[in-house]
Amino acid sequence: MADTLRLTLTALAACAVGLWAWRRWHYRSFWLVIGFPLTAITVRATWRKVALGCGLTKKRQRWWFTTVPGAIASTGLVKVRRRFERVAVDTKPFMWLPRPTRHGWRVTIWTLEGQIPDDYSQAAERLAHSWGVHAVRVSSPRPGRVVLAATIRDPLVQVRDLPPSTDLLKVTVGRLETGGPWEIDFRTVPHWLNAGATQSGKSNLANALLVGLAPQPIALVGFDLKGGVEFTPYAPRLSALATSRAESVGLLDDLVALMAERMGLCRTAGARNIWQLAPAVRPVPIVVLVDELAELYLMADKSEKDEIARTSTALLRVAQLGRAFGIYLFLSGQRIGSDLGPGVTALRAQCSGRICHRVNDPETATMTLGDLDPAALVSARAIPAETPGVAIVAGQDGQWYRARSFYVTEQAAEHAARTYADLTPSWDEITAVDGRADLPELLTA
Ligand SMILES: Nc1ncnc2c1ncn2[C@@H]1O[C@H](COP(=O)(O)OP(=O)(O)OP(=O)(O)O)[C@@H](O)[C@H]1O
Repeated sequence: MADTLRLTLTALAACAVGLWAWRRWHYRSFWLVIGFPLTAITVRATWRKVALGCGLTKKRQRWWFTTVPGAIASTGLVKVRRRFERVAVDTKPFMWLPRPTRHGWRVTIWTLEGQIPDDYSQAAERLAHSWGVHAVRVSSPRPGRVVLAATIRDPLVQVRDLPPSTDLLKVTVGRLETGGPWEIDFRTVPHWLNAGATQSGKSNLANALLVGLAPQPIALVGFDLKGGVEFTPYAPRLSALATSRAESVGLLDDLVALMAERMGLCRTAGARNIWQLAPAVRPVPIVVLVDELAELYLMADKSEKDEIARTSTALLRVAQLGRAFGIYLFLSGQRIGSDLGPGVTALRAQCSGRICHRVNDPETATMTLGDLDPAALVSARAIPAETPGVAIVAGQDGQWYRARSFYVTEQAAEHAARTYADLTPSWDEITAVDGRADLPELLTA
C-alpha cells in the first residue's frame, strides 16, 4: 500500500516536473495541447456567469421546467413556482468555439438583439478581469458578430529582432499586441505622425525606420530641429539635413520645387503618379524624417511670423501632394496640437498614419489619435513609463493596435547609415534628375 502510494506520488511529481519543463521550454506546443483546451472549456463553462456579471445578457421569456418547484433555478435569478412555467430568463449571447492564437485565444459571439460591438468594448476590461487575462480586444467582422480576442500575458514586454525589410518603402518596425508584425508601409499610408512624451520611444522608432529603409533604393531627408543632435550621426545615409528653421525653410522650398518638377514629369508621360512611370525615368522616392515638429511652428517673436507661415505652407503642400510624387513624411514630436496654429491642424488631417507613444496629457493623445475609438485614448494614457517604445498605432484600415517598436540603439542606426552610405543619392542628383537631356526620349519609349 505504502509502495503504491509512493509510486503514485513519484509519478505525479514526475508528471508535474515534465509539464513544467514542457511549458518552460516549448510554451507554444504546451499551450496548444494542454493550456488552450483547459482554457476553452473554462471559458465556455463560465460564459453565462461572466456575461451576466459584465452586463451582456438580456431578459427573455422562456418556458422553464423544474423538478423542484419553488427552488431557485440554476441561473440564480429565476424562481419557478410550477413544474413548467414561462419565466423571464437572463440569456447569454451565443458563444462559438474558442480558437487558439499565439498569445491567447479568440472567440466569436453572436450579439443579442439591441446589442452593438461598443457594448462589448465597454465590457472588455471587466471580461479581462473575469477571465484573468491581460486584455480583451473587441472587433466586429460583420453585423451581428463580435470577436473577443484575449491575450493572456502582455506580448509587448519584450520585442526583439528587427527583421530585414524586403518590400520597397515598407519596414517592420515592431510587433503588435496580437503577435503580428507592426509595419510602416509608406506606399499604403504615405504620411505618419509619431507623438509621445520625452523618453517614450519616438527616436527609437525613427532608428528602427532608418535601419529598415537604409538598404533600400530610396533617399532619406532629415529635419532635426533639436539642432542636429539626433540625425547628424546618420548623415552618411541622408541626402539632405536641416538642423535649424532657416535651413528647414530652404529645404522645404527645394522639396516643393521638386514636387512641381515631378508633377510636370508625370503630366508629360501621361501618368497619375511616379509609380506609373517606366522604371528608367521614375524619380527616387524620398522619405522625409522630421524630429521635433513643434519647433517648426513655435514663434519667439513677430519677426518669425513670415518664416513660420512659409514653413507651414510648404510642409502642408508636401503632405497634400507628396504621395503621388514619391515624397513621404514621418513627423515626430512631443506635441502636435492645434495650439501650434491652424497649419498643424491641417497637416494632421493629411497624416493617416498615427502613432501615439506614452503621453503626459490626454489632449495630446486625443490630438494624435483623432476621433478613433475612445478605448484607444484610454489605452494610450495607460502606457506605463517602464515600457518605452509601446504605442497605440492607427493605420488606413481604421483599426487601432497596441504595439511596441523593436529596440534599435543609436549605434545600430549609425552603423546602418554608414554601411549603406553608398546608396545615398546626393541632393543635387535628386533635384537635377528631372532635367536629364534624354528624358523626353525615355518618356516616349
Ligand atoms: N522599444 C523599446 N524597447 C526598449 N527600450 C526602448 C524602446 N524604445 C525606447 N527605448 C528606450 O527608452 C529610452 C527613451 O527612448 P527614446 O530616446 O527613443 O525616447 P524619445 O521619445 O525620443 O525621447 P526624447 O523626446 O527625450 O528624445 C531610451 O533609453 C531607449 O533605449
